[in-house]
Amino acid sequence: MSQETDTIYSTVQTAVADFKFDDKVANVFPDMIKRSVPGYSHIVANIGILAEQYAQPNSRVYDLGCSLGAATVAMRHRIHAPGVKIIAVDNSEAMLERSAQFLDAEDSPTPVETKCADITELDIRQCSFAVLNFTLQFIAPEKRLQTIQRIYDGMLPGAALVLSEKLRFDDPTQEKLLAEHHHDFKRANGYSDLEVSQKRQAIERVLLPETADDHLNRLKAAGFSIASQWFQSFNFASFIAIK
Ligand SMILES: C[S@@+](CC[C@H](N)C(=O)[O-])C[C@H]1O[C@@H](n2cnc3c(N)ncnc32)[C@H](O)[C@@H]1O
Ligand SMILES: O=C(O)C(=O)C[C@]1(C(=O)O)C=C[C@@H](O)C=C1
Repeated sequence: MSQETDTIYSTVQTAVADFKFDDKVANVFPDMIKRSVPGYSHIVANIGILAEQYAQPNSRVYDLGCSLGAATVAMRHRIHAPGVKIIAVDNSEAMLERSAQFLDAEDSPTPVETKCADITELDIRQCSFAVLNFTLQFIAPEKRLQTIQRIYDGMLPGAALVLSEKLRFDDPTQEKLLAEHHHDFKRANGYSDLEVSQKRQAIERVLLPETADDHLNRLKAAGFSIASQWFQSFNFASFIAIK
C-alpha cells in the first residue's frame, strides 16, 4: 500500500475546494486516515475480529466504501467460515484502482470481488457481515436511512453491521471540546494549523456528521434488534448492529 505522506493542505490555497476521493487523496490515503481519525487502526483490527465471529458459511461480507481495502484485508485474514466471499465496493475509481493492486498481492483463501458502484443503489444479498467504516458520513443525509435499510434487507438472520462515523454533539460545549481535541490529535500527528484549517474547510460541505443518537435511532428504525456503540475516541465512534 502507498507509503506517501499527506501534504495536500500544507500550502496556502486561495480557494479551498470541496474534498474529493480523487487520485491525489488515494495516493496518500493510508497516511491521511491514520493521522486524521483517532482509533482508526484499532477499529480496523476489530472489524477483522468481528468478521471472524459473524461471517456465516456460504454467505457474503460487504465492505461498503472500502477505499484501499484496509477493512477487507483485516477481515480476509480472519474469516475461516467456508464459502464466504467479500464484496468490496467504492464509487471512487482512484481508490479502487489502487485497492485492486493491493488486494491482488494478498494471500488468503477468502475471495474478494471489488466493485465500482454507489452503495446507495447496491444490490445486497446473503449478507452475514457488513462494514460502513467512515462512509455513511459522506452520503447525503436524506439517503442514509434507505442505505441502512437496503443493508438490513439484504442480511441473513443474526448478521451484523459495523458503522463507524465522525460524530457531532448537540451540546455546543461538548462539540467544541471534542472538535478541539481532535484538532490537537491531528497536530500531534504532524499536521500544521494551516493543514488542519484548510482540511476543515474542504470537508465541511461533504462530511456531514450526526449525533450518536441519530445513528442508533436510524439503525433501530431500519429493524436491527440490537444497536450499540462499542468505541469512541474524541468525536469518532463505531457502532455494531445485529439483525
Ligand atoms: C473515509 S473513506 C472509507 C475508509 C475505508 N472504509 C477504510 O476503512 O479504510 C470513505 C470512502 O467512501 C467512498 N464513498 C463515499 N460515498 C460513496 C457511495 N455513495 N458509494 C460508494 N462509495 C462511497 C469514498 O469514495 C471513500 O473511498
Ligand atoms: O474530520 C477530519 O478532519 C478528517 O480528516 C476525517 C476524515 C474521515 O473521517 O474520513 C475525512 C476525510 C478523509 O477520508 C480522512 C479522514
